[in-house]
Amino acid sequence: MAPHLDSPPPVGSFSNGVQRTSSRPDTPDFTQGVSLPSLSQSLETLSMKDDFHLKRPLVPGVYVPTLVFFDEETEDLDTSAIAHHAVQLARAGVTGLATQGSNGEAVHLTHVERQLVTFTTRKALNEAGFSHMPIIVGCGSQSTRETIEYCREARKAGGDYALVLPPSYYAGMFTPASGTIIDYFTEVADASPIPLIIYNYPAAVNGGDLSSTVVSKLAQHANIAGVKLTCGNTGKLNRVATAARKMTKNYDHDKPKFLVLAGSADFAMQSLVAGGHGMIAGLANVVPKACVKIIELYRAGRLDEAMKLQDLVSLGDWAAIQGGVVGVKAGLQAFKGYGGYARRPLPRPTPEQTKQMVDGFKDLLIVEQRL
Ligand SMILES: N[C@@H](CC=O)C(=O)O
Repeated sequence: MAPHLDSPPPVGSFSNGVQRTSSRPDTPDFTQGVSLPSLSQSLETLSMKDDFHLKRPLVPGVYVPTLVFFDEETEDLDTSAIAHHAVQLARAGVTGLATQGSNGEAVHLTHVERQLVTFTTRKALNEAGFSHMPIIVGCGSQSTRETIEYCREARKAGGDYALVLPPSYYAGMFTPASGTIIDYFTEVADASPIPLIIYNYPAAVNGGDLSSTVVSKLAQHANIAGVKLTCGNTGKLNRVATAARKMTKNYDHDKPKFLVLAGSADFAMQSLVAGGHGMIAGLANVVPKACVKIIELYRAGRLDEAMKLQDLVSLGDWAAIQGGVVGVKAGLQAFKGYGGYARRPLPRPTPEQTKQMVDGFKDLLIVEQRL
């Protein structure tokens, strides 16, 4: 569905006309018959298929931490919208998807629901011809034991990589000398059936900010494949990228052993200059092509154009950062006709907030539509 750029819908109207459980006209119903009760059988079927075991390398590019969608009244998962969104993003040219990132409301989902979201995404991608596309799955939890459990469940559901936040609840008891965070990531990486991506997002974990020293040390683990730096610290990103480069013989920037990703679109180009490989960025839910284009322009040496686009992306990302998942959903709903609401207790946006999102994204959406 084309964005309604010339006439944004009336403020507050986005709750109307949301398609929930039926498939979109341009997206086959990939999830037919998949529901929570039938999930375990579906997982068996999926794991018996060869393509589930294909290796999907983590290559430079744009990864989208996908939104998760719910029925507006019941708050049950809307698997049709989840499948539709995944396929739309794949068709827009992104490199991979990440379920249960911060935009995927992982903390609002049960273990089984998380598997259903990842399974639905895998199935939709496979059936739309994107079986090569990797899926990263948010797996961080408060205990080492549960994090490993999430990694195993992610693998079963079709996930290729596990995005792992450091634990935060008892963070006050960690000390640099105890090595707790290093131990945590090492133990999870040792046990996980899929490689880890370290997730450094201080705002989400009680202010805990992993240093370049810690990330560079963890990068040497054979089952740790990358880092998402949402901290926005490009000095740190540069140090980590340099360390990762130095630890690899015959380093190939297109096939790095350790992927260093910007965690927000507002410093995408800055991170490329600093030696990064791309981004995992929530804004790409709304403007995937613009995010991809920044990397293409940068790689082609068209730096002025890349910077101009980055200027717009940074402004749009400011709206996304301020609105969080509630705002990004409101933006998607306003411009693409689906998105709906986050699960309670997150609030529904006020008409003013919706207008703020629409205004914040508008210029960027005009560019997105032209790409
Ligand atoms: N701003 C971030 C939030 C979480 O990492 C993003 O774009 O994904």
